[in-house]
Amino acid sequence: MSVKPQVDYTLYLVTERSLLPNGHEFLTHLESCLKGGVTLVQLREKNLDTRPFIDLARKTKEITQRYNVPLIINDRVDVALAVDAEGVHVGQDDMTLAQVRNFIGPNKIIGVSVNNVKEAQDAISGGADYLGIGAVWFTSTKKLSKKPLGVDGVQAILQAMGDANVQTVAIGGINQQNTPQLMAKTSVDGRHLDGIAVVSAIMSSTEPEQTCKDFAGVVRHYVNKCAKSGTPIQEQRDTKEMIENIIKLVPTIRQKGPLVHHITNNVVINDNANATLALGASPIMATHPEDVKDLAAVNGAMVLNMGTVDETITNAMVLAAQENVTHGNPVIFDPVGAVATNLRKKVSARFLQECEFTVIKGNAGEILGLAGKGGKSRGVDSVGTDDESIAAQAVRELAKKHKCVVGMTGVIDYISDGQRVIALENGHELMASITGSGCMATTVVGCFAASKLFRKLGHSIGNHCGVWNVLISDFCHNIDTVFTDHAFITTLNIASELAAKREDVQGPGTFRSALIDELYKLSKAPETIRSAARMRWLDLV
Ligand SMILES: Cc1ncc(COP(=O)(O)OP(=O)(O)O)c(N)n1
Ligand SMILES: Cc1nc(C(=O)O)sc1CCOP(=O)(O)O
Repeated sequence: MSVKPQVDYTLYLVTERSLLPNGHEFLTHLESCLKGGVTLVQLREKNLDTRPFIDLARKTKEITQRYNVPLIINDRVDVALAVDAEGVHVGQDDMTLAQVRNFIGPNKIIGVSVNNVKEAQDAISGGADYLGIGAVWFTSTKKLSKKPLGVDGVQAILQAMGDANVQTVAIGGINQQNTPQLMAKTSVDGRHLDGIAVVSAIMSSTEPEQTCKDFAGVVRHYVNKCAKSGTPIQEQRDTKEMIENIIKLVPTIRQKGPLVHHITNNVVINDNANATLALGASPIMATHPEDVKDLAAVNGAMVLNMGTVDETITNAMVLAAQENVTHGNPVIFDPVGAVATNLRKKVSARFLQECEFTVIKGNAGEILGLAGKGGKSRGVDSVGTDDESIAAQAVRELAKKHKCVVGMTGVIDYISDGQRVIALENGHELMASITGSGCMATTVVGCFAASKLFRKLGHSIGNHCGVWNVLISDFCHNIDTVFTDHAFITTLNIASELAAKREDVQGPGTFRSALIDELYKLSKAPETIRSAARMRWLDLV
């Protein structure tokens, strides 16, 4: 009798032959994936009759066996038994775990799909070998019956499992762009995903070997980090390298022209749209809740600015945050005037409770206030702190609490991912004399974040099941892209320095126009950033 195989769950390929690129043959594609580092394969066939399914499973197993990779069969115990596959994967509506175990015996692997803590606990007590937790995000591969969990939902399931002896993979909407975020945010206190299960991003890849290498590298990076330290330690990367990344990414915004959906305040709509255009992205300033769902399907990033507090708009913003999260889009939140009035305190608390943000960016009063460090706002103007260590603690604690990147703008900008804090030192005092310069910084973060997640729609807006591709940027290997996105505020700060130096700038009015011009010029000639950028890491205890 065979023994249960040791399984490496790092990169779990779930097949879907209809997604293969033109000219790619399934078994050849599969072999490339195995060469690239797929560690587990699930044959998932929804429309194949039993005999051809068994034939295909046999051919698949011949290849997986050569690479010493276990083969799991989706749903069909009979097919698994016929080819002596290493295991079976079942969902909540399939044969029960106990029934499957009865049929295939103790030495085969059984995986179970789970979408909440109760399903996870039942699967664990029923003796599942691994859990497929999902869907993390919206996916066009399968019609989902339940709302996607988001990264926080996955993390909640992992945390509730304690030290249960079961392996876990996440599934649904996972691509190279969002894998770092998924792995980093779910690796907490020693608990982490053991791997990711991926369908379309691998099956539709024209370079499957390289794609799999990239995926596996990122997952291993986080699993190893988490194993060593409980929660992965993020290094202070060389600032020169970060500046070079900014320079490289600036032109990609114009090349890709991603949609950046803003729901922003009445005062800054026009300036925010123009700053978006100056960088080469495409602004849409829609506020109606009915627009929100359709836009989330095509959006590169969502910028939410709570400056104009109004119940309908607040509801639209909460919905927009949630919809964009289910599509895996970055959501940037600017809590304008968050602690200025009781109403704003209530509204900002609602946002933080109901939404999952990628980035929160505010001025000192807002961030200190949200972090409970006594920040105040006079109207929407900031009353901040001159104490760098207080500023740094505030961004770091808020980022840790909300599992996102937090930035505080001011004379010096402070940014944290919950561990590291970096200070950006560029900028000009005239920024404080025009309205909405902080909101413009939020827009800039949105444009950079969006440039790495650009969707080409195969069907019209509104067709959620439309065929779309995520064009993965050169930066997908950059494991802490979300953090460095925020450092892109430097671009706006440098634009402000260049604008203030111009002879035609006489004061705030001319400065405002010049700022947009200089942002536009930087987007065309980003090398200027190299000598101008000033940033430094803070060493905190
Ligand atoms: C690894 C992994 N996780 C989840 C699923 C989904 O399985 P199921 O709920 O049975 O849905 P179908 O795959 O049958 O559509 C999976 N297949 N693999
Ligand atoms: C097969 C499957 N099961 C899911 C679940 O939520 O249980 S999501 C899903 C499809 C995942 O495809 P892709 O990687 O292309 O998003």
